Amino acid sequence: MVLSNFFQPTLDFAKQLDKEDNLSHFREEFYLKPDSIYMDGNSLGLLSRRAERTLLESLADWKEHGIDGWTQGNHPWFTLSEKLGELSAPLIGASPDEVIVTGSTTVNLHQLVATFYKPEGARTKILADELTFPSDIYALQSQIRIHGYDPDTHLIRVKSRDGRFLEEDDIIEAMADDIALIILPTVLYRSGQILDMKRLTEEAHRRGILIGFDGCHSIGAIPHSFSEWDVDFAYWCNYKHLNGGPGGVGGLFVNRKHFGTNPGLAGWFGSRKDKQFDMEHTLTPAESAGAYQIGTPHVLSLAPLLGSLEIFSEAGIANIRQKSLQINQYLMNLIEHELADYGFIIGSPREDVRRGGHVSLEHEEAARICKALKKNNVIPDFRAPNIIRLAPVALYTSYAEVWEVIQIFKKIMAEEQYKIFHNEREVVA
Ligand SMILES: Cc1ncc(COP(=O)(O)O)c(C=O)c1O
Ligand SMILES: Nc1c(O)cccc1C(=O)C[C@H](N)C(=O)O
Repeated sequence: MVLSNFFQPTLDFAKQLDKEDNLSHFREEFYLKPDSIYMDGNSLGLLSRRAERTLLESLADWKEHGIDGWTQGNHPWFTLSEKLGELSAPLIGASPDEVIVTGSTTVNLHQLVATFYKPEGARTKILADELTFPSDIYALQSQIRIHGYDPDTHLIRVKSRDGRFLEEDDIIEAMADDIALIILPTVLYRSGQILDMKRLTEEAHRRGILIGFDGCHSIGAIPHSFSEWDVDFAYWCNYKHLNGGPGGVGGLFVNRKHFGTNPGLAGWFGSRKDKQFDMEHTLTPAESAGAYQIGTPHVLSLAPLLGSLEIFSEAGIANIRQKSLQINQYLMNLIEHELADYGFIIGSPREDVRRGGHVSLEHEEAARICKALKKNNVIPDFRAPNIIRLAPVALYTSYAEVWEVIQIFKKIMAEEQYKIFHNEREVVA
């Protein structure tokens, strides 16, 4: 159905969309609270029964096998990062050996920059953007310092024209002769804009520059073709759209053409599996993305992802994307129809190809509107100074819930319920 042609702002219409939703049965797999509506899966995805099961199975392996859990049991720990890499590979469009589940977003970024940032001659700078998540910027600044350069001169941040979006043309224009490496988000964490990764990679390579992407806000929400686009590397977390659990282990992709590049930050889990326990003082790195692991994986934070990725493999990322686009479009239609009088601005791209898995809503009272939503059992998140992010998640959000969220919004605005709160952010969201 093309929603823009058929949209109706009624609960009946929402229920009809739920009936037509061929992913709706996955909703039962998640722990949803009956009295609240969760719209924050873009920040922390919910627990599924399958993720819980694989975590409990891993605990049982520990109980049963002790040290032998590394090689025996339900999910042997020694190869779990590789196995999860294999299961994640279809989500990012890579071969299984190009992906490893290890570290965390920020740690993996450090690893990849330590590996691939090789300032030489006039090429000494890193190109990023001014809308990027702060942790990435801190990591890049520190890596630049380690190389003896000043981040003020060596970290170039492409400017946004409007504070919401980045123009690919502006990024390409900034790909100058002194840039050694480019780090960009796949999807911007505030506006949800998708960058044209294929085009940016082509343009970077045309100029002899390596390029890597932060996939935190896209993995599990949109399909990727990292191998086909020839992206050099990428890194992400598994706790947002992939529902791997708070602080869950992250992931990284290294294009196979770079296999054999020595890890910038080496550790024994980067060894070839058959050599690791030889305990030699000369590292023999794995001939795969596994080479970029550092130390012992956090097994109990890997385990839930096994169950979660099973769900993604059954649902299929193309189907997930299709529903995600439709339900986000539905949300935006409702916002325009029902909230037109209340001064909201949709701060996400309207075109499907440029929008990820969430919608960003701007309002000068956003912080306290968010608090009023929570008081009404709707869970969004707030990003200063004026953004409410709403993520209807393909696997567990219903159209009827989205309809209800907007009715609650409308009531909060009409009754000015938000005015009893301070317009300041909470600690986290
Ligand atoms: C785009 C992006 N990059 C980096 C991070 C940092 O991730 P972590 O704290 O897991 O290293 C986050 C989330 O916190 C993020 O959304
Ligand atoms: N990583 C987080 C954390 O450790 C605590 C609270 C929230 C987060 C997040 O992931 C925030 C998220 N990356 C964002 O887009 O704002």
